[in-house]
Amino acid sequence: MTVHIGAEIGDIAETVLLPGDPLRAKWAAEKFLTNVKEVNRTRGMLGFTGDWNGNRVTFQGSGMGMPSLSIYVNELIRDFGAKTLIRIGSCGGMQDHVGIRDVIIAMTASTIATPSSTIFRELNFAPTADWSLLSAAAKAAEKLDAKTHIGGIYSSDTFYDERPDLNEQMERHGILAVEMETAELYILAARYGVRALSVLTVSDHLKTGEALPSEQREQSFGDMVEVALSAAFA
Ligand SMILES: O=P(O)(O)O[C@H]1O[C@H](CO)[C@@H](O)[C@H]1O
Ligand SMILES: O=c1cc[nH]c(=O)[nH]1
Repeated sequence: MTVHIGAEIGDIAETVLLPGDPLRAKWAAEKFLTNVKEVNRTRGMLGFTGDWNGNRVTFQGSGMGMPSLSIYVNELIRDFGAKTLIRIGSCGGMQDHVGIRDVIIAMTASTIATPSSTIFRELNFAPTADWSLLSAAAKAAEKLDAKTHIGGIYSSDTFYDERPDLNEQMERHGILAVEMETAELYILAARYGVRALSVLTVSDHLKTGEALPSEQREQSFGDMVEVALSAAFA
């Protein structure tokens, strides 16, 4: 048990899937796992452990933004022994060829800053996905026939953005989508020598203004979860 996760040691699997939304953790656990046990409700940040195809998995909400994710990921790795961490999140499309509900597999994540920026000082560290997870996720997405894009994303500290000029530069440089957690997830995984990946679903589009309602962001992103589970146990 830690300050933010009420689970007993041993209640959390070595493989943890991390939606920002704790209710997406509940939905995914009910839809994909058997023998499900609720392992956390501290602060309402729900966590569930169960079995997927004979493999033990935890779905743990990580909240919105890098500071929140950093708390959960630090405790999951340092206190509960998590070894594979895959974010399953929503994101905003930034390219014309990226559509609503498309799956994004994040090779790397650009940022202005993360909670780790102070330790890197002048270094622009490049947060990078684990290759074994990335390549397995690419294969799983192909098998599922999910419309998928693999490349760089942007991890922002804001949802209500005030820098259209910056978005323009990112679009110009091929950034696929924006979300709010991946860069710090990849940095923490590198620091602790564990595997991390982000598999995302496009819920909004910055250029068209399209946006899915919150219930669909919570309960309808099944392809992304299947890709993440298949990659974790490939
Ligand atoms: O749907 P989740 O996983 O929370 O991810 C995205 O949605 C939230 C903003 O609405 C941010 O956390 C962003 O990264
Ligand atoms: O962080 C996010 C998530 C979804 N859509 C956005 O525009 N930003």
